[in-house]
Amino acid sequence: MDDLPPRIGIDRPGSFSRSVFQERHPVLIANLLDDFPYPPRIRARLEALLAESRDGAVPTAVPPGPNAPFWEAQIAECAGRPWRSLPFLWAESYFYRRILHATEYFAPDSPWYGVDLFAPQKHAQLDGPEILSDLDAYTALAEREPDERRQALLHAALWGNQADLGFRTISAIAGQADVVVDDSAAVWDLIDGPGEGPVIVVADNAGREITADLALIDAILETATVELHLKPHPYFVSDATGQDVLATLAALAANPNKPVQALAQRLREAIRDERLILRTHGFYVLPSTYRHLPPDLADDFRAATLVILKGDLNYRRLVGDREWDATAPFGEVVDYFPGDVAALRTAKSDLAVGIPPARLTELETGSPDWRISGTHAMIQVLH
Ligand SMILES: O=P(O)(O)OC[C@H]1O[C@](O)(CO)[C@@H](O)[C@@H]1O
Repeated sequence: MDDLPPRIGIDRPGSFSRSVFQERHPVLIANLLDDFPYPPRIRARLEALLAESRDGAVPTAVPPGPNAPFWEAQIAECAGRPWRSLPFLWAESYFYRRILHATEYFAPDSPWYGVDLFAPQKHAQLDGPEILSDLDAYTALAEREPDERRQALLHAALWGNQADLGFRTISAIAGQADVVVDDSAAVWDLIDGPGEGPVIVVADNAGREITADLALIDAILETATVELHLKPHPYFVSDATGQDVLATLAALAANPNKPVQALAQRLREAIRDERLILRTHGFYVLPSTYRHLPPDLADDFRAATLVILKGDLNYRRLVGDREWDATAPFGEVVDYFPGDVAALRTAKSDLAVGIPPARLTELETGSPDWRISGTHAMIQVLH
């Protein structure tokens, strides 16, 4: 598909994307100021960043850190532009890069160097009652038939995406209303098919989501090897890093349920034997879409049995964060992707594709906020 619709921006009053900057980010910054005893210089930078991102323009300084050439080129293009004129995806990704700069995450001489600014929020979820009840439910799954069990694990990984902490800065989650498109059968056909490469799971959030993802990965490991792709550093509040996976494995090992302890043990062994490989890539923390994959990642995706992209942000990067007609066929929109790909996401931003027209009418009339409420989910597959 060559003719792409316009990018979603953050300039339209009343739009969801604008509310992320005007309503969510102030809460996000307030949470950080609450969680850490930051000295005045860091507090001042965070407050200045918030004000700048709501009403100001992009400065000429390039925020330090990895992917420097990418950001140098981007800033050269965008410096001086008002934030409100920026594409949503770019502006959010740049905002997180600037938060890391403000909190000295990349400053080797600072005591704040490498401190995960979102760790208190992630740990609160990992130690919270919801994960314990998820893991009780996991334990009960042992009683089910194998096919029913793995389908339940796929859906748990899908709905795990509701638990994104950026989303929770403002919205309480109303519940799990509906899987709007469910190509689960195609997911399992590909995993069980003749493909010889690994199944690549591109992770999204830590906490409940990565816990459910790891349980799904354990089921996939029965027939395939797996690569779990993680963020190289904190991003979009709760995105999972290697440290988060290790913390989750420790929480699983400490769970009172024997099947959960056994799950932790199997996963640790799979990592040791490299049947489960943990990887990261600088691309995952950039505002680029999957249309502009770096060649090494494109080669890996091409060779994979299936690439499973988790979450709303990965969906935006796969489809393109644009004003798509929601009935545009998923397969046509993402036909550029180098391999077989499945998107598992709860809808938490304006875009959607691949919705049958009658279903779309039903959703727009019956649940007008279905695109952003996190209560509607989709499993869509290109193969
Ligand atoms: O954790 P997920 O599912 O990628 O969702 C992150 C979501 O956060 C938002 O950026 C808003 O903060 C959504 O628009 C976005 O897609």
